[in-house]
Amino acid sequence: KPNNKLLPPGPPKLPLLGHLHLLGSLPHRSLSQLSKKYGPVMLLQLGSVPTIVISSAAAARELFKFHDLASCSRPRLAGSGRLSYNYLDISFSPYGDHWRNVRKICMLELFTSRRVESFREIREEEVGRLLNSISQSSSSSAPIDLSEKSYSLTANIITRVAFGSIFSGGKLDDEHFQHVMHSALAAIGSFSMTDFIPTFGWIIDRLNGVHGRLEKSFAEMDAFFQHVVEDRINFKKSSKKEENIVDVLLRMERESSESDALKVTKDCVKALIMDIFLAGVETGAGTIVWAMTELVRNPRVMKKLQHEIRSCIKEGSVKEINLEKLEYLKMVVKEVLRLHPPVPLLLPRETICPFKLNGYDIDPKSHLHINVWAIGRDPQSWTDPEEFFPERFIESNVDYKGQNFELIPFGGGRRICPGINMGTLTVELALANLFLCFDWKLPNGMKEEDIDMEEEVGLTITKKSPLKLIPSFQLIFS
Ligand code: HEM
Repeated sequence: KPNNKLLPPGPPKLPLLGHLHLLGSLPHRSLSQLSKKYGPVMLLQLGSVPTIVISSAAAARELFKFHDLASCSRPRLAGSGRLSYNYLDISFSPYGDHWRNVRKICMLELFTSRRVESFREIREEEVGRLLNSISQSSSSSAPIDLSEKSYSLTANIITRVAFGSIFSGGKLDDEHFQHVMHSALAAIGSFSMTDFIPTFGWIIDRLNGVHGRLEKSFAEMDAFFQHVVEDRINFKKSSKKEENIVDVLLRMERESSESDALKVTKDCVKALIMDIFLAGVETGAGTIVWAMTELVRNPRVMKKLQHEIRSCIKEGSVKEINLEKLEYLKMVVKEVLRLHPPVPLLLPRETICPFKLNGYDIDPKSHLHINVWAIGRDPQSWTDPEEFFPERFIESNVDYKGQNFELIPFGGGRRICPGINMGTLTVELALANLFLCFDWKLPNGMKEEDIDMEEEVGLTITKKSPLKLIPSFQLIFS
């Protein structure tokens, strides 16, 4: 009986809006503040949608260990529906046969260690191109826009992995593509009114331009993906070359028949490409930028990291095979992902059936967010949580693979990010080389404490103002 239910606590709400007005422009921060008052399992009413917010490692642990299946669907939202060709992808597809099949096939075809290893050369070459472009500009001693450089790096890697080529000659140029993808992520990351106030929310979204921006981004990305898919179909593949992701997806399309559990269509292929771009580019680039930002703010850590890299690596550049040796680098990356998880609330989940969490009743059809940003800064889990201190991971087994619930920047359970290895290899390789080959300093007398740490939020949190640093050349590399 409803009366016997013990619902999670939450703040007082307004008619119609519920708690929507409390989200503010940086929801991970507002929700973290609210959880200090209302606890690690809160119930908010976002317009018409009951929304659970989890903000502690213990509650996340209970959810992933005991209620993963009951909470692993995704809500149907206007933005994610559009960008996923009506939920034909992995990320936004609700729990069910389609998601299970498409995820299973992609895990076998795209995310195995063999496949990730097969793209090693691409990652190494692209990091090499980044170093060359920095060394060319470093002679002028003008600051380098590392936000832009990191973005080009991850976009080029994902583009080559997916399509076998880089942007040049494509329909969208580099900068414009970045803009289109960023606005797509911003559109799906914002709490759009259409989803929460069914009666008139869509009018607000039309008036404030959310709807128009989403439609424009979708149309441009769709046209681009259509172009590359057609290109690949017409392309006579040389047998020696490793298949790229589009080849694999098109092979899946050719091999699947109507009777298969998963019928792969052209829209499904495009939805999966969209996923890989939206999931793989900004997350990696953002992590590199936050890492560089924290390192210039913490010269002690930067020096120690450089010392490790320069004493372990005797060649002109770091290769992936060398990364294993760089233990401090791995701690630095963990610390960056703790303080700056690129997807601060993970992707929204939707509950499938009722269950109890932390003693409270959770209803089916509730949206559920796990605030990994708050969990990463929770003093219950971390000593001096606001301090950037990679040494906290010495002699600790805590890792981000989804088993240590105080550090879950890639999520956990059935929906855990399948791109963990691809993402972390790119970040580690880029950082190792950036610090092997260059020393970095702030422009014209700027001090560490002057660095602007302001965040911009979409589906990912990125550094709002670009990070500009001056490199000085350390090593000659080929
Ligand atoms: C530093 C890099 C990355 C971070 C921090 C990251 C983080 C995440 C997070 C937090 C989720 C949601 C998990 C959840 O809801 O529980 C996710 C899902 C996903 N990620 Fe990543 N990701 C990264 C890189 C990548 C890359 C490189 C790819 C692909 C090439 C990728 C593909 C995906 C996909 C397909 C999903 C959806 C999984 C599902 O819903 O079943 N990610 N990622």
